Amino acid sequence: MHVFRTNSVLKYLDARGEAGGDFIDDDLFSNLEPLVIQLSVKEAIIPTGTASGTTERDLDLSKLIAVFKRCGVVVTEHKPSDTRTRLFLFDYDGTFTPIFKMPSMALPSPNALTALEKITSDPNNIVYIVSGRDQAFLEEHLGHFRVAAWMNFTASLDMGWVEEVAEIFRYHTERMNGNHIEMKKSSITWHYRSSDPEWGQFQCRQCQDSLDNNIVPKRPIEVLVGKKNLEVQPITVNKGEIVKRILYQNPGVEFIFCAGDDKTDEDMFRALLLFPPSSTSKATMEPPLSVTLIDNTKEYGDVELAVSPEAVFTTAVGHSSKRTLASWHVTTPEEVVEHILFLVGETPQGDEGVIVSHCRSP
Ligand SMILES: O=P(O)(O)OC[C@H]1O[C@H](O[C@H]2O[C@H](CO)[C@@H](O)[C@H](O)[C@H]2O)[C@H](O)[C@@H](O)[C@@H]1O
Repeated sequence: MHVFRTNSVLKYLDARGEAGGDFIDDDLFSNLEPLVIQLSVKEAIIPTGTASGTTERDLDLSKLIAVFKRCGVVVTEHKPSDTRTRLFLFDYDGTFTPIFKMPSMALPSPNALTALEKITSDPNNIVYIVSGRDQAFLEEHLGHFRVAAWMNFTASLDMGWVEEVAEIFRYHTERMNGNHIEMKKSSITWHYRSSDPEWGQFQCRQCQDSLDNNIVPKRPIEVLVGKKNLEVQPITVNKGEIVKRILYQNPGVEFIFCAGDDKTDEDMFRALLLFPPSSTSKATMEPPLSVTLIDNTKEYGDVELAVSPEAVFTTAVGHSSKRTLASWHVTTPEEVVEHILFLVGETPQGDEGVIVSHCRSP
């Protein structure tokens, strides 16, 4: 018998690894004992700990183990020593931290830092923060973690359009209060969160029209409408292209978790629609633009991906009514962090809440 515990529900598989069933039990596992006797269980295999050590969850599991031992069942603890490579792709603002009035206030919480520290310390995890933020900000607050190396997509690109865009942004900045321009290494963002909402929205539309009519047709850039901001960036810095590049360079990953809250994150979710509906087969990937455009001195071929459809977890952060290409959803950034902590066997500090994910698609 293989036993799994999810909150108060116990699931078990039979000796051949086929589903036996599940049932609700209390903290003392009172319903387990009669079941063990009825099924004449000889051995129980229980997943405990994480690959790197024991967890608080194990203390609770000790009660479960005691029940089995009382019934004369041999207990085998199974630590996840698997060497599967996992890919984690996190957006930052609105996903890893809540949205704040000023960008400088959106700092990672202690739980978020613990989650990132744990997840990056496992050499089988490849972790990327795929963010519209500037490298300097991310480096200051997250740079000490073993996140995958910075990728500068702008080194070989023409960034001559930045001043033309800044001029249009400045025109609108001067027409209202409570707004500012954020200059970044690979993009430029105009924020109007603290402006009058209606006037801000109006200026935003005007500004977008101006960019679309005067600059977009002649430059390799795109205009992104964000949360109370307008952002302009080179086409190849698109988050979907970045995810394709990461995947193309890491075709052996067998698990993918990707979370985001904004429109730009939908490009990541789209890039991870790797399989035709109801396909169970492996996917093949052509070399993406973000690989061929950045280094066109080499020949690139297709790669076969190791990941299977059920191991791709795209997760939208926000209200459940939100339109998204993600397969899963959580409501707040805190839940994203709790999920990561749960995956590494940690309990969030200052919150005893139950973790719930909602699957959007069948
Ligand atoms: O790709 P992301 O990590 O989601 O970054 C997108 C933009 O996030 C930041 O702006 C947003 O968050 C701010 C802090 O909560 C908020 O004040 C602002 O209104 C939001 O638009 C960041 O400042 C931008 O540079 C990013 O492009």
